[in-house]
Amino acid sequence: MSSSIFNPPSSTTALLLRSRHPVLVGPTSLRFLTVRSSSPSSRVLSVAASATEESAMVIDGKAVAKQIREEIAVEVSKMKEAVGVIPGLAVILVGDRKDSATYVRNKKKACESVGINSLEVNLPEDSTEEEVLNYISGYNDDPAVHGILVQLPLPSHMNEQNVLNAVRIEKDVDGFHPLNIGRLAMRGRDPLFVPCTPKGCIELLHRYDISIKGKRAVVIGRSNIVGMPAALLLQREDATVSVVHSRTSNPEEITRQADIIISAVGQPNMVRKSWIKPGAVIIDVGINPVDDPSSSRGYKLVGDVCYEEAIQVASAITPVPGGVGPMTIAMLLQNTLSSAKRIHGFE
Ligand SMILES: Nc1nc(=O)c2c([nH]1)NC[C@@H]1CN(c3ccc(C(=O)N[C@@H](CCC(=O)O)C(=O)O)cc3)C=[N+]21
Repeated sequence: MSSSIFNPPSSTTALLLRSRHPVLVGPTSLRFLTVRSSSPSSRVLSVAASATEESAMVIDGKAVAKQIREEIAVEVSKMKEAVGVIPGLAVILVGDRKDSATYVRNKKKACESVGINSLEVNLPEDSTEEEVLNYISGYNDDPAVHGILVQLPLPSHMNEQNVLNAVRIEKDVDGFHPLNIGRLAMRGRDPLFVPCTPKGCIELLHRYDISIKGKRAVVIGRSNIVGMPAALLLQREDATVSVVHSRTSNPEEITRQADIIISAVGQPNMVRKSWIKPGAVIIDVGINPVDDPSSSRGYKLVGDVCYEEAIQVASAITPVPGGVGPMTIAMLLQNTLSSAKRIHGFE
C-alpha cells in the first residue's frame, strides 16, 4: 500500500515490505527529495546484519525545517514585491546563558536565510524588569516589528508572566500570551499564534502523513511552553490525550497505551523500551546535554527518550539533535511571516 504513494529504490521497497510497520515511508511533502536520514543502503546493511531487528523510521526534522524555510523564503519575497513589507522579528535576550545565546544566534541565522529582518537586544543579567518592559513597549509600537520574542528563561528576579503579558497579542509569535493560550484551549476559537515547539511537533506528524485523529496520544510533561500546549493541539487534532508528569505514578503504564508519544520533560533517556507500545510514533522534544569526553564540546545532546532502545519498538521517531529543535525555529519564522501578513492585510 505504501509503495503506491512513494516509489523508493527497490532495495528500500524490500525493506518496507518486510517491516512490521510499512505504513510510514517518509514525509509526503519530501517525497521528491532525496534527503532521508537513513539512506536506503545503510538500512539494508543493518537488516542484513540482523534480519529480525526492527528499526523505526527516523523523522528528519532538519530536512523538514529546511523545506519549510524554503517555502517561507518564497512567501517573504512575494510579500515584499506585492506590498513592500519585510517581516521583522525582535528578540530580547537578558543575561548571558550560553544555551540561550546559541538559540538566539540560530534564530538570527534562520531569519537571514529566509529574508526576515531580525532585531536583537541583549540586556545584562542585572537589568530590571522595567527595562525589559520598556523594550517590549518600543517593539509593540514599532511598525517594522511583526513578532516579539523574549528568550526564556528570564533571570529569576523577573516575573516571567508580567513580561510575557506585556507583548502585544498581535505580535506574540511565541504564542505565550495568556490570551493566545486561552484561545488554544477553547473549542471553536483559534489563537493568533500557536507556540512554536508544539506546533513543530504536529507539523512533523502532518508532513510525514502520520494521522492523529482517533489516536491515543500521551504527552510526557506539563510545561506551559511545550507539554500543555502540545496536549491541547493533539486534542484539537481529535486525538484522545493523556498527560503524565512528575507526580504520575507508573507513567509507563499510561505511555504503553500510546499510539503517539510527545515527550517534553528534560530528563535524558528517561523513556525506555518498556514504556513504548510496539509501532508507536515518538516525538522527542528533550534536548539534554550529557557529558561526552569524546566530543570537542565535552558534551553531547540526547533526548528524553532512550533512542537506541526506542528504535527497536517504535515505528517512527525524531532524533536529538535534528528532530524537533530545527522545527521550533522554522515555526517561529512561519509565525512571524503570518503576523506580518495579518498586520498588512496581505492574502
Ligand atoms: N521565548 C522562547 N521561545 C523559544 O522557542 C525558546 C525559548 N524561549 N527558550 C529556550 C527554548 C529552546 N528552544 C530551542 C530552539 C531550537 C533548538 C535547536 O535548533 N536545536 C538543535 C541543536 C542545537 C545544538 O546543537 O545546540 C537540534 O535539536 O537539532 C533547540 C531549542 C527554543 N526555546
